[in-house]
Amino acid sequence: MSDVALPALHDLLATARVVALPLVTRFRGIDVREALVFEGPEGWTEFAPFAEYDDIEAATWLAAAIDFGWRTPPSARRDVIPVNATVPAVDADAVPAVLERFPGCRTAKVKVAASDQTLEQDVARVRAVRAAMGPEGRIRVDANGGWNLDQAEHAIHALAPFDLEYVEQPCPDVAELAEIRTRTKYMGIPIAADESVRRADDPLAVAAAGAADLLVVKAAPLGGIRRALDIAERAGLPFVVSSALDTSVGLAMGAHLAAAAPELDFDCGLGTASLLAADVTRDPLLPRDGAIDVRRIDPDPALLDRSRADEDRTAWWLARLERCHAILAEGPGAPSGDAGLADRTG
Ligand SMILES: O=C(O)CCC(=O)c1ccccc1C(=O)O
Ligand SMILES: [Mg+2]
Repeated sequence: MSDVALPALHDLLATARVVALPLVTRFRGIDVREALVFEGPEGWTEFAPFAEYDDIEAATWLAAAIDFGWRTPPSARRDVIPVNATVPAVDADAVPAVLERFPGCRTAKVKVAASDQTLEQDVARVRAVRAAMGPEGRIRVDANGGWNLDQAEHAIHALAPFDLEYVEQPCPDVAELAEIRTRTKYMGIPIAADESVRRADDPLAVAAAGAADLLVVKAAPLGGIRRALDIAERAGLPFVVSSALDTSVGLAMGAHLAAAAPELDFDCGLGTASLLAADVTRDPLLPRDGAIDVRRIDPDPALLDRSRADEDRTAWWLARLERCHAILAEGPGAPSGDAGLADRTG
């Protein structure tokens, strides 16, 4: 943590609430999104690293949550943020119903390379998205590192006719990204790095290796808004701001990151409240006219009660919070996390 003393654990626990929010459609292998929200002097904030992430990786998400709750965000350069529709790995015939949840979005990000699906299913899904959005729509795909080099080359060829804005994390590691970028350069489709930024020991390595044309930048896994902006600036690449399937409290952190970015060249992956069947506020950060607002969210006590996680899961999250707090209390020099992609579901 930089520039603000670590709050005491009891200050975090005083307002901590654990929620379990059902998803509209299965996404990255889960049907329910769990999150811990708590209130700092600046407002409500969120700690929601995915369940399988280890404590070292999760501690960085806690640093981000504390930063957002305890420090005023950097000044906003805009008050609405254009967002993309996020299309999970659904069957092609389910695509129109997904896109309807993202009114006014001119860009769609389509999940591909899911481990239980074929390239034919990916092609059919992207074709359905192109048909729904028309020729002016922008389509990017996200493989979450699900392809090896040859699969990636084959898949990018198969998807190129649908006119891709970029391909996000086609392969798991930096060397493969560099190689696939070289192999597909003649097609003119940019390669974006996501897991190679947010789950790497060195988030700048992918840029230093010239392995990506742009970066996906997320506030929570990178340790907060300022750290994410700093990484993006030092990488010197264009970037897309995205989220991690957060509640509206967590999406507000992403919206404040996007608001502070000097340049916003791409529609942001911050429309994901539309994938939740429940949220913690009656006025969620849902896309309207293709954009979300830049504002903080105060959860509604009745909705926190309604989505309350069960006793076991609540105890699990509170214990995780305590362990991650202890890691931050040790300060910098704590051992760093796994460099690789522990799992490829992102
Ligand atoms: O960028 C978006 O459209 C939504 C966010 C998203 O895709 C995502 C959400 C949770 C975990 C991983 C990812 C990802 O970008 O890989
Ligand atoms: Mg991604």
